[in-house]
Amino acid sequence: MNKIEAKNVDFYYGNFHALKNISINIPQNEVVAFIGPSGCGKSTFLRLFNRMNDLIPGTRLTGEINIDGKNIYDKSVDVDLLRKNVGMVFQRPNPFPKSIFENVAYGLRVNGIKDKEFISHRVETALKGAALWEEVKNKLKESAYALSGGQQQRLCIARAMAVEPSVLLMDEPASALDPISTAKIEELICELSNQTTVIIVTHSMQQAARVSHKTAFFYLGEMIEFDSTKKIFTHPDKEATQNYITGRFG
Ligand SMILES: Nc1ncnc2c1ncn2[C@@H]1O[C@H](COP(=O)(O)OP(=O)(O)OP(=O)(O)O)[C@@H](O)[C@H]1O
Repeated sequence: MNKIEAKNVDFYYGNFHALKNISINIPQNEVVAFIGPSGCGKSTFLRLFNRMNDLIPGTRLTGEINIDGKNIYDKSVDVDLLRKNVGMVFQRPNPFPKSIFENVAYGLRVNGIKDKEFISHRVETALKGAALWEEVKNKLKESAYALSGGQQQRLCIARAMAVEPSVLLMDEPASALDPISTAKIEELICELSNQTTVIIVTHSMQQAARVSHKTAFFYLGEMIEFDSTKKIFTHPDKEATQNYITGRFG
């Protein structure tokens, strides 16, 4: 079953045509990587799935994006609910100026949940899921800022996962991290796909190859090719993809 279906999507920043006629079907519980040279539209496309680009004035979208068969740009859609269902992790860890516990509990509280036991249990589960529990279980009341960059990013993943989104968008989530933290995040991404559909933008082809089931290659606002990660990295159909993965440009 397709979790996400984009149909003939065009996107504009003012007069600039940033995404050109993109259609893609993303199956449930798969990890999909978006790769391509800088400025080709990967992040722009990613941000359409939780309507983050709505916040940028002068932008325009045509086409359709369906999640669970419903057009998320339909007038009837509650954008707050959409963002609860479609979580996001950014390039730089961005914990709130709160304790470790409160960072993870935040989304639950915003959703009106008050049951302390429920919240504690969910925070623990999310921190375990983000492979951070053992490192923080004795200092949950300490500031999130006291954590290392890699721990902060895993905290942000726990924060996103605490409200049990069915889609998780990750925009270069490991680009600011050291190799050990990166390896932990990659391991996590593979595990997350048991519970959620993950889309990850990455500049690292090795990372795309390690974590994703499918890969989409973007170039100059177009999606050139979308296929199983193995095929994209071994015998892609398009010459542009071949040139990119062999390092001839980008
Ligand atoms: N807020 C904005 N206003 C105007 N143009 C923008 C805006 N954000 C992105 N763009 C333009 O849209 C194009 C696609 O940008 P986008 O950030 O989606 O590319 P990307 O492939 O994710 O790049 P990178 O790999 O460098 O992050 C670029 O030409 C960029 O300059």
